[in-house]
Amino acid sequence: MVTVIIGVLALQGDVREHLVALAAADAVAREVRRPEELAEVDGLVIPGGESTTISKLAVLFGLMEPLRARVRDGLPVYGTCAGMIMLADKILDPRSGQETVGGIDMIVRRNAFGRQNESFEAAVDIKGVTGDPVEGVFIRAPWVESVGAGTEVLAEHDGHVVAVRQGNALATSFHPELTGDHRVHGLFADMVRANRARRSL
Ligand SMILES: NC(=O)CC[C@H](N)C(=O)O
Repeated sequence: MVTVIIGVLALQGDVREHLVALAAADAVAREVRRPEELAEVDGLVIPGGESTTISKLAVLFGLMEPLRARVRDGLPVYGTCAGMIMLADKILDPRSGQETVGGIDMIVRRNAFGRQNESFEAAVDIKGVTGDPVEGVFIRAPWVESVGAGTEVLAEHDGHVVAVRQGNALATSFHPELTGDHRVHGLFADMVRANRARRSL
């Protein structure tokens, strides 16, 4: 198997849980806080946490533009919850000063499930993940309000889109890193490995 380095954007949020899940998916996992560290990874996870804080810290650390450039250039990325919000081309209700990296043609509504139910778990069937449904942990989770033509819907919960993929960018409203089931991280690590293999042809 090709060895790939997958970074976790380590500004705020559940970084450690993603590092563990990525290692379980046979990737070399590293924290990313600086542009030089971003330059070295084959893929990147943007964790769950608080998207406004992650956005502001990314600007402060000089990472926002390098992140946009690498994602535009096809870097495989996976965002969970706040990370999904960071990957949205558009947020329905941004806080002031909240920017996104973008990369997925979708409109995301922040805290969408939160108003109904702060936090819950539900079984989610994800396209591309074989076997039993994944245990979806939703914590003040966003949902995807609408997607563009190039964005594939991978999962829905309660009639709302909760997992999507566009090219090398993957996003889920929920947190597979909190469950001990590493299949979604496995799917992402496979995307990173496939991209590496393509690039070295
Ligand atoms: N668990 C999460 O990542 C919550 C996301 C948070 N509600 C936000 O808007 O950023």
